[in-house]
Amino acid sequence: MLQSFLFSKLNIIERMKYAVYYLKSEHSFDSAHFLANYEGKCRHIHGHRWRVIVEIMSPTLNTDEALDGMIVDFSKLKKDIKAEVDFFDHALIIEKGSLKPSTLTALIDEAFHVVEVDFRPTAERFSKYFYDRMTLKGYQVKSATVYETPANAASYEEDPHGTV
Ligand SMILES: Nc1nc2c(c(=O)[nH]1)N=C([C@H](O)[C@H](O)COP(=O)(O)OP(=O)(O)OP(=O)(O)O)CN2
Ligand SMILES: [Zn+2]
Repeated sequence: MLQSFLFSKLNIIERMKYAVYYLKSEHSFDSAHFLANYEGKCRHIHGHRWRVIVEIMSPTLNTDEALDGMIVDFSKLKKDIKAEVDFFDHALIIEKGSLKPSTLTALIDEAFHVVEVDFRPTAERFSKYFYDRMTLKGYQVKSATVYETPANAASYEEDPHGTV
């Protein structure tokens, strides 16, 4: 009797060790890009409505009055994602070094909103980019997912199997 009671208590404690809460929010941005050296239509400048979904996690919840029972207020998480995403809104995203300097200068001279990135602007690279940005903001990020089209998405996670 006592043995089975202790066993069930230990079982609960063991399960709680791995218990974690998740929170997810998203924001979208519209921008143009192209994939340099791509063999196909994506080598041309084209646009997407990029959808960015960030999932954060925490083993505990706040206990302060206003935030009681929350990892973080959804409105804060949403605002923080929006701030990152808005940087690219209505921009022409260009991988550094992928255009002739004279072309880049001409675009900038036209006062277009040009954003240069030091990675190939694929959904995969953007998922890591947003994962890193949200981590820098202090979130414990589980994953970042970027939809390039309604049917195509990439996600980035670190240690998805919990080996670290
Ligand atoms: N693994 C990846 N593959 C591709 C990426 C990417 O980010 N990761 N990106 C592209 C292009 O940017 C392109 O916009 C995607 O085009 P496509 O798959 O053709 O999507 P559409 O829905 O526009 O396709 P339709 O055939 O026009 O319906 C390519 N690959
Ligand atoms: Zn594209």
